[in-house]
This record gives sequence, C-alpha cells and structure tokens, in this order.
Amino acid sequence: MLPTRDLIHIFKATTRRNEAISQRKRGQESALEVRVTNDVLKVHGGAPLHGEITVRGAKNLVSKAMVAALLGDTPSRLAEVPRIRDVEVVRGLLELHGVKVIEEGNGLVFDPANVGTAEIDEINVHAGSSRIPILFCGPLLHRLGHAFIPDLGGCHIGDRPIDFHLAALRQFGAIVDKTPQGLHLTAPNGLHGTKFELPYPSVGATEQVLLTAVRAEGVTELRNAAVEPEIIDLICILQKMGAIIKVHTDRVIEIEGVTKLRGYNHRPIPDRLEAASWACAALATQGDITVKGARQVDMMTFLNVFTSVGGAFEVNDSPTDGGIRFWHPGSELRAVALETDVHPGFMTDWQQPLVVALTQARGLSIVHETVYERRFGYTDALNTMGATIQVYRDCLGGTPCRFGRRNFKHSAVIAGPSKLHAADLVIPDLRGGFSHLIAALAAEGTSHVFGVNLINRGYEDFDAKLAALGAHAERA
Ligand SMILES: CC(=O)N[C@H]1[C@@H](OP(=O)(O)OP(=O)(O)OC[C@H]2O[C@@H](n3ccc(=O)[nH]c3=O)[C@H](O)[C@@H]2O)O[C@H](CO)[C@@H](O)[C@@H]1O
Ligand SMILES: C=C(OP(=O)(O)O)C(=O)O
Repeated sequence: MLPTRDLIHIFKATTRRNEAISQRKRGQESALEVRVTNDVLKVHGGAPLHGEITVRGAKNLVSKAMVAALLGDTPSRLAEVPRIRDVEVVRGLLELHGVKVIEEGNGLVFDPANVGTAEIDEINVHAGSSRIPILFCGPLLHRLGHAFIPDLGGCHIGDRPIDFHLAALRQFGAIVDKTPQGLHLTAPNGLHGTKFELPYPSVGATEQVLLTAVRAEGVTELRNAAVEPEIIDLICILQKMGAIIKVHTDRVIEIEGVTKLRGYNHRPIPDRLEAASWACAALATQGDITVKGARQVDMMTFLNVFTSVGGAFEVNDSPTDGGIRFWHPGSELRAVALETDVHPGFMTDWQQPLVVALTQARGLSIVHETVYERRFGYTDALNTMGATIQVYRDCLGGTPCRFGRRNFKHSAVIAGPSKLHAADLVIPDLRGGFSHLIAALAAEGTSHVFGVNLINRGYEDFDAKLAALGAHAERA
C-alpha cells in the first residue's frame, strides 16, 4: 500500500487527466449523469448526523433489471431508478445496442424494438467502469447470436474472476473467445438448458444463469445458487416477463426455457446496502437518521447486529411512507464478533461502514470477511485517524473460509472505543469510501476526502443527503 501522501499526488494527476477526458465526452452525457466537477470533499467532523433521507431502487437490482429488458419483445418500465454511475453505464450500453431509453417520472422505460450490434470501440468506452456488462452475455446471444463484453470494473476487493460465468455459458452452448479487447461470444447452435452447480453461491453467476436460461431451449437446473433479495427480485421481474422459474429449498433453482418474453413493469427492491450505510453513520456519529424506503425484511441480519452493537431502530411499515429510523441511544456501544457471508448471512457490503461504528464500541470486535479476499484495505486509513484495527491472515471466525492459510488478510480485530481525528483520505472503493466518509464525519477536525465521486457509483445524491442530515461538508 502506498503512503497517503503518494496516493493524493497520484489522485490529483488522475483527476486532471479525467477532467480532460470528461470535457471531451461532455456532449454524450445523459440527463441522469450527475454533473460534479470537483472530486474532493472537505468534511468538518465531530457533529452527529440528524434527519431523514430516502433510498430508492437497489444498485444491485436496478442495473440487472435494465439488462433483463433486452430479453423482452415489448417495452419495460422500471420505477425508482437511482441517479448513480452504474445505472449510467448500463444505460449507455443498452443505448449502444439500440435500446431506446426514456425517462418517465422517477424511473426509466426501455424499448428493445430495435436491438442491434454495437461498435466495439464504442462499447469499450465503458471498459473498466462496472461489473454489469458480463450479464449482457445471455440476453445478447438470444437477441443477436453474438455478444462483445468489455473489461469489467467494480470494486478492487479481490481478484473477482468470472470463471463460473464462463463455465456456465459454455455449458449452455456458447463459444467464448477471450481477446485483448474483451470477450467475444457466439452460440452457433443456440443456447440449451443445462445442469450446473456453482462452486460458490456467486451472485453474478446466478444472475448470469437466470438471464441465459429463461430463453434457452429446455430446462436448466442451477445448484448452489445465490439467493440474495436482489436475485429474488430479479426472478420476480423475469416471471412478470413470462419466464418460468422455481426456487427450491437448498439453493436449487429450476428454469424452464420459453421462446418469447414480454416487457415488465416493476418497482425495485430498495437499496438495503445504502440503508445500512446510513444506519452505521448514525451510530458512528452518535446521530439519529430515518432512512425512508428501507425495508425490515431485507435487513433482518443487519438489524440483529445493529442491536447487538447497541444501536436502536424503529420500523415504520407504511406502504407509502415507510422506512427505518436508526439512532445511537446514548449508552456505550458493545463489541461484536461476526462473519460476512452470502445471504441470509451478514452481507459483505455492510462490513466497511459497520467497522467504523465498531471503532466506537467498547472491547474487541472481530470481523471475518469470507466473501472477498482483500476487503480490509480501507482500515489503514482508519488507523491513521486513531482507530486500532489489526488485520490477520487467519480465519478468525467459526467457519474456515476459502481464504484461510492463503496469505489474504481477511480477518480484522477492532479495539475500541477510539477517538478519531481528522485526516486526508483517498477513497479506495465504494463501501470503503463511504466508511472513510463516515469516519471523517465522526472525527474531530477537518478531513479532506479525495476521489469522493467514486461514491456516486452506488449512493444517489450523497452530497444532498449529507446536507439534509446537517453534515458540515463542502466540495473543496
Ligand atoms: C453489482 C453487484 O451485484 N455486486 C454485488 C455482487 O458482486 P458479484 O456478483 O461480483 O459477487 P459474487 O457473488 O459473484 O462474488 C462472490 C465471490 O465469488 C467469487 N467468484 C465469483 C464469480 C466467479 O465466476 N468466480 C468466483 O470465484 C468472487 O471472487 C467472490 O469471492 O455480489 C457481491 C456479494 O454479495 C456484492 O458484494 C456486490 O455488491
Ligand atoms: C462490491 C460492490 O459492488 P460491485 O460489485 O459493483 O463492485 C458493492 O456494491 O459494494
């Protein structure tokens, strides 16, 4: 890991280059793009966050729902689409493939009447910006008989291979050609239902199988599937489109292929990752935040841990105006031991914001990260702010995981409570970045958070939400 001083220097050089690129691209900006030119946030910390914010459609569902629209032969309507970077990337890719995207109310309409082949150079404008392009494989193979997939982006929190995706696609009958430009896929004999068992319940690979199997000929049986709430919501969308999908017990999903699918009309599951991030911000800053739109059922595992740490919450079940209020009740926070896991376990994307709150809990907390091998890089910055977090290669949890004895520092021990002080921080990834932001808000003094726009990949209007919660933060 480079020292923060060097990272800030690299950040400033990269920002200058990116500004030049974005000036050139400005003519292509969509109305959904958030036009922020300044990438540094000056945060005056030490004050509790108080107030109400709203979460809308989940990043990890909305982008996949947009890809699913390619499978229908009539337009699809998706409500509550958040203005985040991943949505822009997928919208751009859909438009390059001939899908007409229209803004309607708080959502988007996708008309796939004229789907066609896109230019590789144009597709590659989106190289490295998101993980979603890999999910275009099945839908494009069904629609066009071929697909080109650019290099993937997403957070650098592990190697993130796509071997399960490619193995499944090959079993469906796809031919995959890896080239320096990206992946080229064809299906000369069509796509056929298959039996596939995932070595690990990968979210993306499960979605890959779903989006491919729904229009493959015959039946597909997927074993060891991921069953995150966002996946169940994607299954609901596909069912609305005419797909036949049975979710059995024990992570088995059976899909009966159909020849035709129609468009859907859907209101997405709310973003439970964003909701949990704001809950942790309430705890870390001794604040009180109501997250409108958050749903208890999607967050049960998080709420158990939140309670164990000493946080308080109250659910408002109103179908029109519901949400969850999260607050610090004033008493001392308690240390906890937990492992991240696939659903229904404690979600890995909840981990980083929670660790900031755990720096304020009395005693030793233990977090064993079992989903990604390199998801504790952000803790170095927290330590420079006064936290005491030690990371270990061992599996410090009940279950040995895939990363044990393999040189990955994937367990953390957090000693608290620690008084956090201001620092200059460089955002490493989406959730790590949000946790830096929370730490800066909880710390005494003025921090500079560099590369803060990266947070917009998954958090809608976070500047405005910070202002609504009374944070003292401004673009530097
Ligand atoms: C856009 C999106 O929805 N992102 C989410 C999705 O990421 P994503 O779908 O990329 O995550 P996966 O569930 O696929 O990855 C889980 C684990 O499986 C491994 N793996 C995955 C695929 C593969 O072909 N080979 C392989 O080894 C990964 O390296 C990782 O260790 O689920 C993750 C786990 O809940 C979340 O943290 C991400 O926010
Ligand atoms: C890891 C994440 O996202 P992605 O898969 O898009 O990188 C995340 O949302 O925390």
